Amino acid sequence: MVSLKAMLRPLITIFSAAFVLLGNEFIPPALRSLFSIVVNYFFTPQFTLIIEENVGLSTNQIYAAATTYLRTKISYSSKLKRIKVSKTNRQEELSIDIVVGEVVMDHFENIELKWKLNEEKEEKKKAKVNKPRVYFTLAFDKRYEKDVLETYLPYVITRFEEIQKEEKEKMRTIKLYSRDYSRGGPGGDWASINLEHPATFEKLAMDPKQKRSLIADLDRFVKRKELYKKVGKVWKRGYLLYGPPGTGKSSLIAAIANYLNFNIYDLNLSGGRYSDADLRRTLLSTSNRSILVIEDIDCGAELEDREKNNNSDTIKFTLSGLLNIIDGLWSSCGDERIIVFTTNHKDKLDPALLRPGRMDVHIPMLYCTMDGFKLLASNYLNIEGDHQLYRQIEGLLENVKVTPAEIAEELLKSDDLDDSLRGLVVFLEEKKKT
Ligand SMILES: Nc1ncnc2c1ncn2[C@@H]1O[C@H](COP(=O)(O)OP(=O)(O)OP(=O)(O)O)[C@@H](O)[C@H]1O
Repeated sequence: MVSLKAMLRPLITIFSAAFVLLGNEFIPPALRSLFSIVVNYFFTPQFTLIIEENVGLSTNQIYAAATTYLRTKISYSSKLKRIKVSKTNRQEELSIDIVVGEVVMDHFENIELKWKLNEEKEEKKKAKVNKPRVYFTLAFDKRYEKDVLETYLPYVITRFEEIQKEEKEKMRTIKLYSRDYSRGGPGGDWASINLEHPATFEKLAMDPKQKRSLIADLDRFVKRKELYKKVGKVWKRGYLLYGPPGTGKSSLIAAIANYLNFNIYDLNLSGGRYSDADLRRTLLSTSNRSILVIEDIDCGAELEDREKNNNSDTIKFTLSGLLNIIDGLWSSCGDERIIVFTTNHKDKLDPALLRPGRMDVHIPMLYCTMDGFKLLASNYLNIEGDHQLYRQIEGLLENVKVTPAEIAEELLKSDDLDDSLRGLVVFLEEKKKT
């Protein structure tokens, strides 16, 4: 919508030209001063903010917010000559975006704001990827400078957060990111796929008390933005999952991601092709509302050994060094972050990792109990209540260390419920002998 002020501007320009032509001596002083007030009102100097895409290595939050916010300002009736349009097979609606060179007008209270996306092709001699610099300009009357900085931009960021939440709710697509070594060297960016893991807390066989307490802990964590801010703590939470292979550590991470609708960043340290600087860059490019997973950290000892090996110029950190990097980065730019470590051998861990405040919650993932088995039987065989073989299975589970993964495997071996359970009994009896 064009404001009254914008409509009257050409008229004032014509009057100004007429005044200049007539000369000051023909115009009464009172009319002159009235006219100068009017001119000032209509032609206050414009002020322009430059909003770059990145701040050093980090993404500029205002830029990201503007990109999303302006989508809501592009209406089909606007005067834009070009817009970007896209749709993935998971989206129900088209998504539209502003393109370089186009101007989007916005109105906030009585301020008229002019957004423009600009591109500056810059020779980046050192960089491997020659990506043009892209930035927004935001122009408005100079006298609104304070309002724009203190009220309008925070409003754009708040709207951005709301829109992001709404969009995530709509799409419910959770991404699983792994580091992509093919892009930009070993510290490279993340490559993602959609996480289609069906794990949920309901389907997970684990100690019911532990499960309830974890869910309550997650609920508390996501609600506590203000509290973390008030006490001056970084809004992050660390979980250590430990237990033998096949007890559901990966499934639990997927269940947490599905429950919170957080993306997962899987940082595989065992590849070992990164330096301190690479890691910093990689970690900086993870987003808020995400889970950083570092699996099998008992290989930390190996990392420490490699640190001592001066022949290697790529490995320059220890696990506790890595945690310091994470703490440092997240304290400056991270919000609503979860970090999950998994290990098969808690006893082998560097004590620095276990000290209070580092991993907030330690979660044991244990061999299968009768309760866990009943849940698996209900998931896999739809058995609700009791079965004649349950007493025998219970007796065996008390004496045999078997993982939920092994039980799940047995339960899948036949379509017939009784056959499956009989097969499981044989399997447990065999295991008991060994
Ligand atoms: N506690 C559990 N509840 C339900 N299913 C489970 C559980 N543990 C394992 N499973 C089943 O076994 C499969 C393998 O488990 P998962 O990969 O989560 O174990 P893990 O502890 O992460 O193993 P690893 O340490 O080898 O990575 C899962 O896909 C799931 O089908």
